Amino acid sequence: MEIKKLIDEAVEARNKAYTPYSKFKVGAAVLTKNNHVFQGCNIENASYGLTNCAERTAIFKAVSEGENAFEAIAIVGETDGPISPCGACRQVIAEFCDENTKIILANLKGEYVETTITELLPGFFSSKDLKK
Ligand SMILES: O=c1ccn([C@H]2C[C@H](O)[C@@H](CO)O2)c(=O)[nH]1
Ligand SMILES: [Zn+2]
Repeated sequence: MEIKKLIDEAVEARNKAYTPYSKFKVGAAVLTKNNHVFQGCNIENASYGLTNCAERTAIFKAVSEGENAFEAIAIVGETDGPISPCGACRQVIAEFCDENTKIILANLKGEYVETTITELLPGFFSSKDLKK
């Protein structure tokens, strides 16, 4: 699947964002190695800290359907430059994406950059740190 098509999936998902507090809508889409797409949006809460970001929604949807090997993930928001995922999402992305996973950060103007998890979160905590 083309990068632009995955961004379109993220843009579509963004329309479902539940953002009565920030009004800042974000969409995400993951492409699994089995060629399935899972969309996600941000879901806010009156208890603000319980908000789930769009990329975590998409990842959790995929994993809960038995798909945890990702080819690519696209994230889009109405930002000046490409959107920048929060620290919590970077750590969750690190759990399920390897160095080959394309992480695409986009905005509504059609601008995007392709990056990797080590660029986004150098030295991330991983399961190999749990082994002694
Ligand atoms: O990459 C990002 C950045 C922010 N948000 C959400 C969280 C919150 O609902 C709103 C404002 O921070 O945007 C995401 O979903 N993904
Ligand atoms: Zn986040």
